[in-house]
Amino acid sequence: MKVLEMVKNGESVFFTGSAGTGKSYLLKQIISVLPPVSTFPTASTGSAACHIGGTTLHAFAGIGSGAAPLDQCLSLASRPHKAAQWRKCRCLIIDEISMVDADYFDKLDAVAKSVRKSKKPFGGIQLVLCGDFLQLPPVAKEGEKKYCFQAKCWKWCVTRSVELTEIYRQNDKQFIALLQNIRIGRCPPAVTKLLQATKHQPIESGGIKATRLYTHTADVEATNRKQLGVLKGEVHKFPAHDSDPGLSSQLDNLCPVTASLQLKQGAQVMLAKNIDVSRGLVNGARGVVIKFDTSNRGLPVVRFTSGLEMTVSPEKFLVKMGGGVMAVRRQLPLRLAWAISVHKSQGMTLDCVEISLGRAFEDGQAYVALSRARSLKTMRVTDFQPSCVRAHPQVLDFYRFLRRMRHNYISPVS
Ligand SMILES: Nc1ncnc2c1ncn2[C@@H]1O[C@H](COP(=O)(O)OP(=O)(O)OP(=O)(O)O)[C@@H](O)[C@H]1O
Repeated sequence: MKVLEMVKNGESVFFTGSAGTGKSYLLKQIISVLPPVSTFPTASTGSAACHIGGTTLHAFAGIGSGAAPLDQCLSLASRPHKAAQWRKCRCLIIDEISMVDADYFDKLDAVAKSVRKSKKPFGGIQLVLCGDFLQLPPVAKEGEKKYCFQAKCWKWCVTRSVELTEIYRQNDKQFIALLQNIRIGRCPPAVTKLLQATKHQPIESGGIKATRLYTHTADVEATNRKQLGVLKGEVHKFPAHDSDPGLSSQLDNLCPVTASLQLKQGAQVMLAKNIDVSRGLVNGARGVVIKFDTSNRGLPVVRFTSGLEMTVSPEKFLVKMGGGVMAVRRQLPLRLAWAISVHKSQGMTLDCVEISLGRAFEDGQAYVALSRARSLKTMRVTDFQPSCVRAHPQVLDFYRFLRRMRHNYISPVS
């Protein structure tokens, strides 16, 4: 049985798979067939949530960070508008589940049971959980991080676990095999050699410079600001139009585009939304601003890696909840692309990427960074050392356990 049918049959499903196996693609299909009024698409991060037209799991749950004692979480979730939402929800979708903390997930289970007055797992809400635990982990509070599958309620809440096995992002077999090694924390000498050989590889063309992937956010902001400053020429400012200015700070958190975008001719940019998949205009597609169209509101004209030149117009970024639109930001679907953080890149496909892993500090971070590239020929790793490749032993155990439970483990699926 395919995942979509399992979901239609009301099962609570966790589906996983390597980077690029189409988890997000499948999730969007699932969302499109479920009744919008009672389906709540959420994700652990704002940009992943916006990508599926939902909100963050934290915004849905209404229990703050979840760090407060359970009693306080229960009273927060019992506020009328939050309780109404919990009661209305029949299917809760959580994307990027790898970044959801186990204790937080257990609290959500307790809150759902209490608000919905039901002893069933998650108060009877169907769960659709999606993600790869070998990618980015939850942010650790004090001490050891606890993955969502380590939550006490996980085994009661998740009735089916499915792995997607076909990789769509890359088609080079050697690169796929390399990534599969990195994913499980292995870095044999042949892998090190292949990655180190990319160090001086020319990947730039048509004025499009490589996007540098950093492990630390501060480096990203500094690099983009500095590089824009270095460009000669006039600054063109593009303010966003928000449906409700009172929600602008929430939109800043949830949308992949900023309230104010500054561009110059020569600015390195990337798309922040799928515009036209058939023409390669997808989230993460790289380009350079070649001019501003004076006959068309001064909008930027971007040349993409494919050679396509296009005037980029504002798009709507919707943040939805329970079928209703909560807020809308109208903004150019562009962001500066000299640099981006590994964290923000999770879920993206990047055309031309330079990766710095010298300061990688997280399990799965090197895998997320490297697996954004389409091929070894379109990436450059500047400072690769095998020590940056890490997979958490408990995650590896969890995946071994899933594989042993063959009856619950279906593969391949689409
Ligand atoms: N069934 C499919 N047929 C054709 N192309 C697909 C299919 N599924 C995914 N793709 C394409 O493969 C690429 C990767 O897909 P997607 O982002 O959904 O993978 P993912 O598993 O969510 O990756 P990640 O774990 O890195 O977020 C995208 O360009 C997507 O359009």
